[in-house]
Amino acid sequence: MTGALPVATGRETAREVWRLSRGHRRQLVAVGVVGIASTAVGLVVPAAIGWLVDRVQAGTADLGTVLTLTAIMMVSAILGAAGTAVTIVLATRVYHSVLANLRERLVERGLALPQQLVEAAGTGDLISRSSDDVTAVADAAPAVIPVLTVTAFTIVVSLGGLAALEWPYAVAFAVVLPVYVLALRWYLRAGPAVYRAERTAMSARAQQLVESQRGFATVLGFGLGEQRHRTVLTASWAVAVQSLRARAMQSMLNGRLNVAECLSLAAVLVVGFVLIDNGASTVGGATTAMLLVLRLLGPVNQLMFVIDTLQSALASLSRMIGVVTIPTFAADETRQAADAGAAVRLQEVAFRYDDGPLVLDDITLDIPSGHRVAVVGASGAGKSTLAAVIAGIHPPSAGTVARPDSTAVVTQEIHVFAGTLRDNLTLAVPDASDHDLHAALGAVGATAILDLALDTLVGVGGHPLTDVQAQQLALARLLLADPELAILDEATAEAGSTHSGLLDLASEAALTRRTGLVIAHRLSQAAACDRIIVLEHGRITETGTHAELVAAGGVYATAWSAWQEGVGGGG
Ligand SMILES: Nc1ncnc2c1ncn2[C@@H]1O[C@H](COP(=O)(O)OP(=O)(O)OP(=O)(O)O)[C@@H](O)[C@H]1O
Repeated sequence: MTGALPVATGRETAREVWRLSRGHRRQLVAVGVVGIASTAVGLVVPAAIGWLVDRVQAGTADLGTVLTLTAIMMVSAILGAAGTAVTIVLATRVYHSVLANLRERLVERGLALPQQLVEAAGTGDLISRSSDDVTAVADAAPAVIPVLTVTAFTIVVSLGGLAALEWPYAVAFAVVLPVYVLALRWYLRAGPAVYRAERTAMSARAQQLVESQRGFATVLGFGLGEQRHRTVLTASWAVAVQSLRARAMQSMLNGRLNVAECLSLAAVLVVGFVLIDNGASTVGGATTAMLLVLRLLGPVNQLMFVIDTLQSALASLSRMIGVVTIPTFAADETRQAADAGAAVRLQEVAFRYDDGPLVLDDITLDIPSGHRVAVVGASGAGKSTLAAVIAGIHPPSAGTVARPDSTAVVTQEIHVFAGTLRDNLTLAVPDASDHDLHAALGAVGATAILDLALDTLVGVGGHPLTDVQAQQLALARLLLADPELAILDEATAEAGSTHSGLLDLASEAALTRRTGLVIAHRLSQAAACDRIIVLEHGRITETGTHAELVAAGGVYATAWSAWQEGVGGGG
């Protein structure tokens, strides 16, 4: 793992969230209108109590007044609560829609990221961003949304109410506000780093777990269980330490909040005393002011507490947006030659993994539309890398690559997804009929799979498929996707074996009527192609038809006679 995926800055995060909420502006206006109205209705209660205090003091309050006020307060409380509930529901809907949009874009972008970038960061990083981080942002909703919406509106409306009552009350509270602001600033300055460290530790733990699981066979084979256990333990301990640091910060915030709360109540009490003493306010007025401040303290304190969750959610959000805003491969796009239709054109292509040596060097290759080219070469010659560069999985380090828009690849690592056979096939074409699925399986000669019902569960825990069947399934999927260019970099099958024959038939079906690039692990595949190129140490050293290369007596001719001996021996 050499470099983590990028994390968006605050400005980038805000810009992206604003962009993602573009379709929800009307709902946002509704949140504002209903929020302000319901908070304003809530002002009736402190005003009514203050008015009642003055009537009681003046001795003019009777039972009728008290009952009327009580009824008014009850109605306003009910209206206020209903309005707040509607505000929260509306805001929550917007939040989740925006999050769903973001998640879709994250998956879309994550799947299209250059493989090198993901490998350099470690797959755990991407997995953690699309799982832990999405969960953190989604889980924050019930805590954050009610408080954020209520607090924002309560602060604005209550400060307005205090000012309308007697401006010194508003000033008294405003004077103490900096104490809250200072507490918040301290927290915001120290918090993100602590939460980021917590999330990074979680990513590292996820990475260690993924690696241990992926390399399960190696871990068992080399007796590395104890060592992996220790590595995961260390990573988990780092998460525990970072989580403790985050919780300690929260406790320190509590202390600062208590001081601010005490100061704001004292300030309004003192101002109330002075105003009453000078005849500028009544006891009822001071009561209303105290109630308004008390009403403010709750949401402000809650805001401070959810800032904890908010910080954590923001840290996760910036990590998600960091992936979403990774530029699409501009370099790759600029290197793309003009649209090649269904043809493939490589011009002086070079490729290296990270800072490693050149794996492909000066590759110029033309595959006309509908033609089939085989790539052969020794292990490590760069065949799979060339396939990946042509497929657009790796952008070239130099040169240009032009390929058809619709390109499908079957690689050596075939994954059978946990689900039904139908799920595995319709991945490529969601609306394919059962008839289409059967036809595709029939075309690749997957008779054993055809014997199974399409609802048969396969993949982890399902009906086991042999390697050959998994390969046939992948080729049937390619047939259904019907791409203009098919790139086959399949696993090797023993020369001359039944498997080899079956796979040759399946590949043949998959390549019919389209442009094809075959990484020919079986030379029987190469012989059936229009042209063959031989790759040695990342460079093309021979090119021609099968007959031409056999006649030339070079590397291909030697390999071909060895293969034929293998077929003879094996068959
Ligand atoms: N992800 C990677 N990171 C770094 N180096 C790599 C990576 N994948 C392949 N290589 C190196 O690139 C070179 C070419 O590998 P590649 O897999 O393309 O060869 P190949 O001809 O397909 O071999 P094989 O027939 O064994 O699959 C090798 O030296 C290999 O070690």
